[in-house]
Amino acid sequence: MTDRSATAAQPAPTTRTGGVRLDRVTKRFRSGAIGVDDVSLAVEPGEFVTFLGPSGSGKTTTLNTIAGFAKPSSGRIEIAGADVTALPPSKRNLGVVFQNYALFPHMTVRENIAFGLHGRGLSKAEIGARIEESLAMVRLDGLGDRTPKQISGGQQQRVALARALVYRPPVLLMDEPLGALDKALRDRMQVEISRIHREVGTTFLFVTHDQGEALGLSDRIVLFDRGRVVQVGTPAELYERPASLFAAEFLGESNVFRGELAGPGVLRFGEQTLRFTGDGPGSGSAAVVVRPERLRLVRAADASGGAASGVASGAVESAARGGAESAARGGAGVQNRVEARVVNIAYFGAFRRVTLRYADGSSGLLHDGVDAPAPIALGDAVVVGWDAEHAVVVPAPGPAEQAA
Ligand SMILES: Nc1ncnc2c1ncn2[C@@H]1O[C@H](COP(=O)(O)OP(=O)(O)OP(=O)(O)O)[C@@H](O)[C@H]1O
Repeated sequence: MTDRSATAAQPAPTTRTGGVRLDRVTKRFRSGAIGVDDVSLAVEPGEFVTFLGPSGSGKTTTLNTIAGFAKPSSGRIEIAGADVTALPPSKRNLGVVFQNYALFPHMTVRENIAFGLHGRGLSKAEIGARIEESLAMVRLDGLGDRTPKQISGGQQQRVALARALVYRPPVLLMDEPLGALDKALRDRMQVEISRIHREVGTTFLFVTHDQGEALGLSDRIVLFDRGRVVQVGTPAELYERPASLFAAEFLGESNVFRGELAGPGVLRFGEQTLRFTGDGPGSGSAAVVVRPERLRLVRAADASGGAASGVASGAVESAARGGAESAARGGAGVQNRVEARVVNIAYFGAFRRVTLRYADGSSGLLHDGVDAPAPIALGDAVVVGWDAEHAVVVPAPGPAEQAA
């Protein structure tokens, strides 16, 4: 993931290019399938916006309607203030980078980048200057005379980026551009793409199904599900305040406590009362969502003690009485406490990833510090806790509503 904070002090680019506006765009294919379902969206000039969602959720089709590769069945698309809905791709003046970036193998890097510049009324000197500028932008100066075969996969992706940026398009569209690269290279390219975005000031629209990429790169994320936009927000907004169970479960990992709302900020989970802050559904079935790093181990209890039955009963106090109280890890003040059974522990270097089973049979996760005073073991009955401000409530149909 990129570290945007490390570069926050850098000056913003002087010019920010065109915004993009989608107004009730729907794309229905001839087969009857709906690729995009009534999507409205406003992307600010110079923004880095990521389309995120599972396979088939409509990310690429939405990008294709912006590029002009797919004609919307209804709705309107504006780029830099102009209605482009009826324009062919070539008239939209957009930069496009795909996962399969298809460089011409027999041409040099420089020729690949120059290819689309010819016939645009630019002088030879101007073309030369633009190519060198683009090569420098993607940090490939010195490699302009090589052919694609003579450079690495990551460098080829940079050439594709340079080729798209050399036009100085107001908007750059990227569809899974890092999908073909290995993890280490993807991480490095994310940092590069962030830097380039800051330097050029171009609006970037980026498609990915990789939540890490979306969180690390974007000013805002547009989350898609079944052709619809289900949430738009900054990475922190989507991660900290998911608006639905789908958003919570697609972006990051969660502990999900399903129950019934019992007044403002209160959810009944089995026999327990869980508190949360912020808005949510007023009544009915709902779920409290807590991220693994917000969950604290309040009490590690000996597995051989009575805590094991306490998990099944759902009464926190029984765990405290029955099990040997072996550790309190700063959870003394937490407002919410729930019993759990440790069903798996995986060492992740910076933390241990502890899989928990709750009284209702659902699973959850806790990140336990590697230097925690009393390590917990597989099979332990424990009590975990969290503060109300770290819990989000989302609508979650109960069994009766699901069956209906
Ligand atoms: N040319 C097409 N003809 C018919 N249906 C299509 C066509 N292209 C896409 N679809 C359908 O539209 C829906 C959205 O597809 P789309 O490719 O936009 O999803 P996506 O989120 O980009 O998925 P992925 O991450 O797998 O690329 C899917 O149900 C898909 O099957």
